[in-house]
Amino acid sequence: MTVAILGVGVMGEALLAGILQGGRPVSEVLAAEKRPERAAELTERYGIEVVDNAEAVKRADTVLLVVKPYDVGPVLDEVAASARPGQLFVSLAAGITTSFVEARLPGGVAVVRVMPNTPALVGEGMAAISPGSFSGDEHLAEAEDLLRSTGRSVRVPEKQQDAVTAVSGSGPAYVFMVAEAMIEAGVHLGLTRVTATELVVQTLTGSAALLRETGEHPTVLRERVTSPGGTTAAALRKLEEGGLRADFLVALEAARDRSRALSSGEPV
Ligand SMILES: NC(=O)C1=CN([C@@H]2O[C@H](COP(=O)(O)OP(=O)(O)OC[C@H]3O[C@@H](n4cnc5c(N)ncnc54)[C@H](OP(=O)(O)O)[C@@H]3O)[C@@H](O)[C@H]2O)C=CC1
Ligand SMILES: O=C(O)[C@@H]1CCC=N1
Repeated sequence: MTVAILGVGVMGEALLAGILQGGRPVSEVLAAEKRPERAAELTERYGIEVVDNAEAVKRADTVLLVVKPYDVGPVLDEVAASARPGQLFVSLAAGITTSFVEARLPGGVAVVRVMPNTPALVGEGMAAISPGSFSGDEHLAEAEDLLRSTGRSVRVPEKQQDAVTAVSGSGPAYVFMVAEAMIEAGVHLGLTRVTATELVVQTLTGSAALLRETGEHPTVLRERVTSPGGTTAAALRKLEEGGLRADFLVALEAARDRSRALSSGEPV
């Protein structure tokens, strides 16, 4: 069974690495990339064959679409004549609906939509999967199988994908911004940047592990850190005054709205 990845940038490479790590032989994976120097880099790094989009689709049983949302339409127009009934197309592009993809491919091609995130690069990704009009359980299972070594996945109705994109698709960027802000604050308090970075990275990693391993609600874990009249309460009060929670609501609404706009082909 051959898998083709169209667009091997940040996300495509995370998937490629995960698929190979999951034990699929490199002879069963094809890549399609625009720039010859990127193609050469991928062949050197993974031993993978890089071909053009149409050939990749011709030879593949499953096609992963990992180009930018505004490139999905042109790429589908380029490959539609090479697609055939019985194939599975898995789109990972933010905002692009299964009906958008289905409308550009021959009837009988199954389409699944996935919203992944970049921790997939280290096997800690979170992906949400939705079926299109012509895909069944076997197609969702195939997508899950491909994603298995990149982290976790859940099934959601497609109408929830814009919200998923706002929460877990873009989510790593919010966490990295918190990391940046905490490191800079530590430097402001007189720590070296190296020490501040180590403190923050391990604090985030440890807190995430605590959340996962205890299964406790974040409120309970936060309360355990917050001693009456102590340092944490003083800091949290400032974050509440700054409107952190409301900011997250507004920010995630903006991400959801942007995801919706991408599906209507709104330009960058
Ligand atoms: N990055 C993220 O955190 C996430 C991204 N996504 C989705 O994944 C998709 C890819 O995003 P990301 O990896 O960040 O973007 P990148 O720009 O890193 O990757 C896109 C890749 O597609 C290549 N490409 C562009 N046009 C074509 C073409 N016609 N044929 C073949 N390859 C082409 C690009 O090459 P070149 O550089 O030469 O243009 C690039 O290597 C997007 O749709 C995004 O919404 C989803 C969830 C998370
Ligand atoms: O910013 C974006 O549009 C993509 C989708 C989710 C994360 N990155």
